[in-house]
Amino acid sequence: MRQHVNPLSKNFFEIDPIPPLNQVFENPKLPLHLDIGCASGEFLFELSLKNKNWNYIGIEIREKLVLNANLKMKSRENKNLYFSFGNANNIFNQTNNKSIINLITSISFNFPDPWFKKKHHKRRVIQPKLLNLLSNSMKKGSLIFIKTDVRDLFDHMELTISESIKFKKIPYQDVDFCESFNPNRIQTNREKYVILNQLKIYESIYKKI
Ligand SMILES: C[S@@+](CC[C@H](N)C(=O)[O-])C[C@H]1O[C@@H](n2cnc3c(N)ncnc32)[C@H](O)[C@@H]1O
Repeated sequence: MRQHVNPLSKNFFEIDPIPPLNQVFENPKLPLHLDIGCASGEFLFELSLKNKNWNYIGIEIREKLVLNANLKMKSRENKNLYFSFGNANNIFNQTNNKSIINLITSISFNFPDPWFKKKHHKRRVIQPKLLNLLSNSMKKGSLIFIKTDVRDLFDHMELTISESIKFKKIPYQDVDFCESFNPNRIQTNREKYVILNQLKIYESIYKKI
Protein backbone atom coordinates (compact mmCIF):
# COMPACT_ATOMS: atom_id res chain seq x y z
CA MET A 1 0.00 0.00 0.00
CA ARG A 2 1.26 3.49 -0.84
CA GLN A 3 2.68 5.27 2.17
CA HIS A 4 2.08 8.76 0.86
CA VAL A 5 -0.40 10.30 -1.51
CA ASN A 6 -0.25 13.83 -2.84
CA PRO A 7 -3.09 15.71 -1.11
CA LEU A 8 -3.00 18.37 -3.83
CA SER A 9 -3.94 15.84 -6.52
CA LYS A 10 -7.34 16.50 -8.10
CA ASN A 11 -8.42 12.98 -7.00
CA PHE A 12 -9.15 14.50 -3.63
CA PHE A 13 -11.27 17.46 -4.71
CA GLU A 14 -14.46 15.37 -4.59
CA ILE A 15 -15.57 14.73 -1.05
CA ASP A 16 -18.10 12.27 0.32
CA PRO A 17 -20.63 13.97 2.55
CA ILE A 18 -20.60 12.76 6.14
CA PRO A 19 -24.22 11.72 6.83
CA PRO A 20 -26.18 13.61 9.51
CA LEU A 21 -24.79 12.55 12.88
CA ASN A 22 -28.08 10.97 13.98
CA GLN A 23 -27.64 8.50 11.12
CA VAL A 24 -24.11 7.46 12.08
CA PHE A 25 -24.08 7.51 15.87
CA GLU A 26 -26.36 5.84 18.38
CA ASN A 27 -26.29 9.01 20.48
CA PRO A 28 -25.45 12.04 18.29
CA LYS A 29 -25.50 14.33 21.34
CA LEU A 30 -22.26 12.96 22.80
CA PRO A 31 -19.13 15.13 22.54
CA LEU A 32 -17.55 14.75 19.12
CA HIS A 33 -13.87 14.21 18.41
CA LEU A 34 -12.30 14.36 14.96
CA ASP A 35 -8.98 12.61 14.26
CA ILE A 36 -7.31 13.91 11.10
CA GLY A 37 -5.05 11.44 9.28
CA CYS A 38 -6.30 8.44 11.25
CA ALA A 39 -4.51 5.88 9.00
CA SER A 40 -5.93 2.37 9.66
CA GLY A 41 -8.07 3.69 12.51
CA GLU A 42 -6.66 1.37 15.20
CA PHE A 43 -6.29 4.29 17.60
CA LEU A 44 -9.93 5.25 17.07
CA PHE A 45 -11.18 1.67 17.40
CA GLU A 46 -9.51 1.48 20.79
CA LEU A 47 -10.69 4.94 21.87
CA SER A 48 -14.28 4.31 20.81
CA LEU A 49 -14.45 1.01 22.67
CA LYS A 50 -12.99 2.46 25.86
CA ASN A 51 -14.92 5.76 25.79
CA LYS A 52 -18.54 5.10 25.00
CA ASN A 53 -19.37 8.63 26.16
CA TRP A 54 -17.69 10.17 23.10
CA ASN A 55 -18.33 10.00 19.36
CA TYR A 56 -15.32 9.78 17.03
CA ILE A 57 -14.83 10.58 13.36
CA GLY A 58 -11.62 9.61 11.58
CA ILE A 59 -10.58 11.30 8.34
CA GLU A 60 -8.01 9.63 6.14
CA ILE A 61 -6.77 10.39 2.64
CA ARG A 62 -5.71 6.82 1.74
CA GLU A 63 -8.94 5.27 0.53
CA LYS A 64 -7.85 1.65 1.02
CA LEU A 65 -7.30 2.27 4.72
CA VAL A 66 -10.80 3.71 5.08
CA LEU A 67 -12.33 0.80 3.16
CA ASN A 68 -10.56 -1.66 5.46
CA ALA A 69 -11.58 0.28 8.58
CA ASN A 70 -15.20 0.25 7.39
CA LEU A 71 -15.03 -3.52 6.78
CA LYS A 72 -13.76 -3.94 10.33
CA MET A 73 -16.64 -1.76 11.57
CA LYS A 74 -19.14 -4.27 10.16
CA SER A 75 -17.86 -7.03 12.42
CA ARG A 76 -17.83 -4.84 15.52
CA GLU A 77 -20.32 -3.11 17.72
CA ASN A 78 -18.98 0.44 17.35
CA LYS A 79 -21.91 2.80 17.58
CA ASN A 80 -19.77 5.83 18.27
CA LEU A 81 -17.27 5.69 15.41
CA TYR A 82 -17.31 6.79 11.76
CA PHE A 83 -14.58 6.87 9.09
CA SER A 84 -14.57 9.31 6.21
CA PHE A 85 -12.29 9.11 3.18
CA GLY A 86 -10.82 12.33 1.84
CA ASN A 87 -8.40 15.18 2.09
CA ALA A 88 -9.01 16.98 5.39
CA ASN A 89 -8.20 20.23 3.61
CA ASN A 90 -11.17 19.83 1.29
CA ILE A 91 -13.55 17.91 3.47
CA PHE A 92 -15.26 20.97 4.85
CA ASN A 93 -15.85 22.45 1.41
CA GLN A 94 -18.71 19.99 1.22
CA THR A 95 -21.83 21.84 2.40
CA ASN A 96 -23.09 19.03 4.69
CA ASN A 97 -19.70 18.61 6.27
CA LYS A 98 -19.36 22.33 7.02
CA SER A 99 -22.24 22.12 9.49
CA ILE A 100 -20.34 19.51 11.52
CA ILE A 101 -17.53 21.92 12.43
CA ASN A 102 -19.49 23.74 15.10
CA LEU A 103 -20.47 20.42 16.68
CA ILE A 104 -16.85 19.37 17.21
CA THR A 105 -15.54 19.25 20.78
CA SER A 106 -11.95 18.52 19.81
CA ILE A 107 -9.67 17.69 16.88
CA SER A 108 -6.38 15.82 16.86
CA PHE A 109 -3.58 15.98 14.31
CA ASN A 110 -1.39 13.07 15.39
CA PHE A 111 1.96 12.75 13.68
CA PRO A 112 0.89 14.26 10.35
CA ASP A 113 3.03 13.56 7.28
CA PRO A 114 6.07 15.89 7.56
CA TRP A 115 6.66 16.57 3.82
CA PHE A 116 10.25 17.56 4.56
CA LYS A 117 11.17 19.36 1.33
CA LYS A 118 10.33 23.05 1.34
CA LYS A 119 8.59 22.80 -2.03
CA HIS A 120 6.26 20.19 -0.50
CA HIS A 121 5.30 22.17 2.59
CA LYS A 122 2.01 23.10 0.95
CA ARG A 123 1.07 19.41 1.14
CA ARG A 124 1.15 19.52 4.94
CA VAL A 125 -2.28 19.09 6.39
CA ILE A 126 -2.29 22.12 8.71
CA GLN A 127 -2.68 25.03 6.31
CA PRO A 128 -3.88 28.62 6.89
CA LYS A 129 -7.09 28.00 4.90
CA LEU A 130 -8.09 25.03 7.07
CA LEU A 131 -7.24 26.92 10.24
CA ASN A 132 -9.25 29.88 9.08
CA LEU A 133 -12.27 27.69 8.49
CA LEU A 134 -11.90 25.99 11.87
CA SER A 135 -11.36 29.25 13.71
CA ASN A 136 -14.50 30.74 12.19
CA SER A 137 -16.73 27.76 12.87
CA MET A 138 -15.53 25.76 15.86
CA LYS A 139 -17.37 26.54 19.06
CA LYS A 140 -15.77 28.42 21.96
CA GLY A 141 -13.83 26.12 24.26
CA SER A 142 -13.26 23.42 21.65
CA LEU A 143 -9.71 22.08 21.49
CA ILE A 144 -7.05 21.27 18.89
CA PHE A 145 -4.36 18.72 19.81
CA ILE A 146 -1.19 18.55 17.71
CA LYS A 147 1.57 15.97 18.11
CA THR A 148 4.66 15.12 16.07
CA ASP A 149 8.23 13.90 16.35
CA VAL A 150 9.42 16.33 13.64
CA ARG A 151 10.58 19.66 15.08
CA ASP A 152 10.33 21.58 11.82
CA LEU A 153 6.76 20.39 11.24
CA PHE A 154 5.87 21.25 14.83
CA ASP A 155 7.15 24.82 14.36
CA HIS A 156 5.18 25.08 11.11
CA MET A 157 1.96 23.85 12.77
CA GLU A 158 2.43 26.11 15.80
CA LEU A 159 3.05 29.12 13.59
CA THR A 160 0.01 28.43 11.42
CA ILE A 161 -2.30 27.98 14.41
CA SER A 162 -0.90 30.93 16.34
CA GLU A 163 -1.60 33.16 13.33
CA SER A 164 -5.26 32.69 14.10
CA ILE A 165 -6.13 35.03 16.97
CA LYS A 166 -9.06 32.81 17.80
CA PHE A 167 -6.92 29.96 19.15
CA LYS A 168 -4.97 30.24 22.38
CA LYS A 169 -2.25 27.78 23.34
CA ILE A 170 -3.01 26.30 26.73
CA PRO A 171 -0.45 24.94 29.17
CA TYR A 172 -0.41 21.17 29.29
CA GLN A 173 -1.03 21.07 33.02
CA ASP A 174 -4.25 23.08 32.56
CA VAL A 175 -5.83 20.33 30.47
CA ASP A 176 -8.08 17.92 32.30
CA PHE A 177 -7.26 14.77 30.35
CA CYS A 178 -9.90 12.80 32.25
CA GLU A 179 -12.49 14.97 30.52
CA SER A 180 -10.79 14.82 27.14
CA PHE A 181 -11.38 12.53 24.13
CA ASN A 182 -8.48 10.38 25.34
CA PRO A 183 -8.65 9.99 29.12
CA ASN A 184 -6.55 6.81 29.13
CA ARG A 185 -3.77 8.36 27.06
CA ILE A 186 -4.03 5.68 24.40
CA GLN A 187 -1.13 5.96 21.94
CA THR A 188 -1.39 6.09 18.16
CA ASN A 189 0.65 3.63 16.09
CA ARG A 190 3.23 6.25 15.18
CA GLU A 191 3.43 7.36 18.81
CA LYS A 192 4.19 3.78 19.92
CA TYR A 193 7.00 3.61 17.36
CA VAL A 194 8.40 6.99 18.42
CA ILE A 195 8.35 6.04 22.10
CA LEU A 196 9.95 2.65 21.39
CA ASN A 197 12.74 4.40 19.51
CA GLN A 198 13.16 7.04 22.21
CA LEU A 199 12.49 9.93 19.87
CA LYS A 200 11.24 13.24 21.17
CA ILE A 201 7.56 14.11 20.92
CA TYR A 202 6.47 17.72 20.44
CA GLU A 203 2.90 18.51 21.35
CA SER A 204 0.59 21.45 21.94
CA ILE A 205 -3.03 22.03 22.74
CA TYR A 206 -5.06 25.02 21.58
CA LYS A 207 -8.40 26.32 22.76
CA LYS A 208 -10.89 28.24 20.65
CA ILE A 209 -11.58 31.51 22.43
C1 LIG B 1 2.34 9.60 9.59
S1 LIG B 1 0.72 9.01 9.45
C2 LIG B 1 0.16 9.06 11.15
C3 LIG B 1 -1.02 8.18 11.38
C4 LIG B 1 -1.62 8.25 12.78
N1 LIG B 1 -2.23 9.53 13.05
C5 LIG B 1 -0.62 7.92 13.84
O1 LIG B 1 -0.29 8.80 14.64
O2 LIG B 1 -0.16 6.76 13.87
C6 LIG B 1 -0.16 10.37 8.72
C7 LIG B 1 -1.52 9.96 8.16
O3 LIG B 1 -2.20 11.11 7.69
C8 LIG B 1 -2.81 10.82 6.43
N2 LIG B 1 -2.96 12.11 5.72
C9 LIG B 1 -1.98 12.86 5.18
N3 LIG B 1 -2.48 13.99 4.63
C10 LIG B 1 -3.82 13.95 4.85
C11 LIG B 1 -4.90 14.82 4.52
N4 LIG B 1 -4.68 15.96 3.85
N5 LIG B 1 -6.15 14.47 4.88
C12 LIG B 1 -6.39 13.30 5.55
N6 LIG B 1 -5.41 12.43 5.88
C13 LIG B 1 -4.15 12.75 5.56
C14 LIG B 1 -1.80 9.88 5.79
O4 LIG B 1 -2.34 9.12 4.72
C15 LIG B 1 -1.40 9.02 6.97
O5 LIG B 1 -2.25 7.92 7.15
